[in-house]
Amino acid sequence: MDQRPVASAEGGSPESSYAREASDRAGDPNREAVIRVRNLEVGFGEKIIMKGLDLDVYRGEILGFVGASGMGKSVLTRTILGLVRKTQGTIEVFGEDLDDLGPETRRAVERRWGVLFQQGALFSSLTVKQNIQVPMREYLNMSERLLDELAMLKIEMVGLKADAADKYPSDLSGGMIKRAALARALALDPEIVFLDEPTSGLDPIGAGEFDDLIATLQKTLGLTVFMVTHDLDSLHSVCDRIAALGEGRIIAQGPIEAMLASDNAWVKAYFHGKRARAVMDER
Ligand SMILES: Nc1ncnc2c1ncn2[C@@H]1O[C@H](COP(=O)(O)OP(=O)(O)OP(=O)(O)O)[C@@H](O)[C@H]1O
Repeated sequence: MDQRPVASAEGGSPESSYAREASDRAGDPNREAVIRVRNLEVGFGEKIIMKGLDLDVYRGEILGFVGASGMGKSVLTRTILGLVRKTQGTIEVFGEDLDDLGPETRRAVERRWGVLFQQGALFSSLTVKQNIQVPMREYLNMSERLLDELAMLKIEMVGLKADAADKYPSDLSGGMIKRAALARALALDPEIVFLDEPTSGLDPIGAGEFDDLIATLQKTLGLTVFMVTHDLDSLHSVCDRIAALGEGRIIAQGPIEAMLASDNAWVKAYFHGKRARAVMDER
């Protein structure tokens, strides 16, 4: 059973204060939608994965995106990123309809987001420092010295030791790979970070530490985080809002309280199932 040690709320554990601040942010009426998806349809051949899907992601929030396996969470993420073609609907990022953008403006929008793919997706033939420098080399024109300094800054930011810089992915633990991949996602100081199952494969303590890191970075950098996850601990501890995907559309969304109150059968089973109850009992 994937349960994590939870610090006492007394004296303000990091998790309890994140959750409190998260629920404050979720209630802000002036929030700006940095991602706005409307009437989205995506399919592969005859197979429709989503249809009529609407979703807003607000600036500065951590949105947890859940749904049964194979429902299309990764497909939605990849469609927003422009890696999967939609058949209908609109996707606006930073107020720009992605369909209306020419290559240059599209590149300018892409510079403002970072992505942590499942399993990290680091280049195995490059060191951690070189991996982090890949997007920097693509988008920035700066000296080797500055590139090195920036990469070391990102390494420090994600809690890796300086000596991780010259290591190859095969020399890293699962937790270090996630941190290195996060450092690469942060390479260009993005405003939005997409995280695809960031805590999968980590042990409960490592997963808790990674959640803390995401929450801290969100707060210090003012990031907007779109996080696909199955991790109930992450959903409870760091997410401002949660959106659940089912039957090709969003079947429930809102803060954790809204998910707990949802009448939808899948949402109910997910948030009130045996695993969910164990997480809540811990809290
Ligand atoms: N390139 C593709 N061609 C055809 N079908 C695809 C393609 N990519 C994804 N699919 C299908 O789309 C559906 C949704 O897949 P997706 O990976 O988005 O699910 P998911 O909700 O992220 O699942 P999990 O939680 O297991 O990661 C699946 O049925 C998958 O087989």
